[in-house]
Amino acid sequence: MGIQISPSILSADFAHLADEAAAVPTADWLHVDVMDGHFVPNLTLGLPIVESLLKATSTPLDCHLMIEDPDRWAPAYAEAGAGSVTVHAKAASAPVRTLREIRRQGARAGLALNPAEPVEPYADLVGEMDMLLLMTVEPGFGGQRFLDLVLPKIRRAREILDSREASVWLQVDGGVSDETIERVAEAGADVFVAGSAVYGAQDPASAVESLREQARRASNPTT
Ligand SMILES: O=C(CO)[C@@H](O)[C@H](O)COP(=O)(O)O
Repeated sequence: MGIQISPSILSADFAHLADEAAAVPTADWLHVDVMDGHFVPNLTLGLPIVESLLKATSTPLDCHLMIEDPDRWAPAYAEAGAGSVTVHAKAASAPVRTLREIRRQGARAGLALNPAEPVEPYADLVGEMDMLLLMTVEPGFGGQRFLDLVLPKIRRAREILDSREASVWLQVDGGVSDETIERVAEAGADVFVAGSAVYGAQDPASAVESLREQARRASNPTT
């Protein structure tokens, strides 16, 4: 699939979400941060807004659930039509069942790990997921500084996925920008969430293309 860019609407203008989606026509995904004020100390949006967004854009939605009890709620996002639904390993009490249910409802299933959570305990779950999301900030807010300490884990995750020949995308989320994307791509990530670097730019569409180009060059330095 190659490099993919998923602009996070957390940094967009929530009063004009349809326009904000239209502002990034070449994005591969729109990253939708669902936060419940419990799993993370911030409250954003839920299923009704996702349903409205699905009607307003043809860009597939990459829903990142930062909520308690994702086992209960995740399948509904998949059923509504999200292209990808990601749950946090720490929040899910039955991650295998939930990932299977997301797939059964027709979406790609993602598992997310916070910066301090190791990847090794989840190595045997790679067959159950379509995407592994490694947070490169503590979840909850946009505009935070990228945590370099996650880079070795990104490399480790890439090794695990490659050694198992798993066609699982490796997504990174938090602090991805022109300054950081090259080293994240070199470490082996292939799906990049970027909020402030896209929606804080004068021209969000160009920002998407600039990030994509830098990641492409860094992941394939001979081209
Ligand atoms: O999930 C989150 C934050 O919890 C992210 O999706 C942020 O929205 C990314 O924003 P930037 O760090 O790129 O500004």
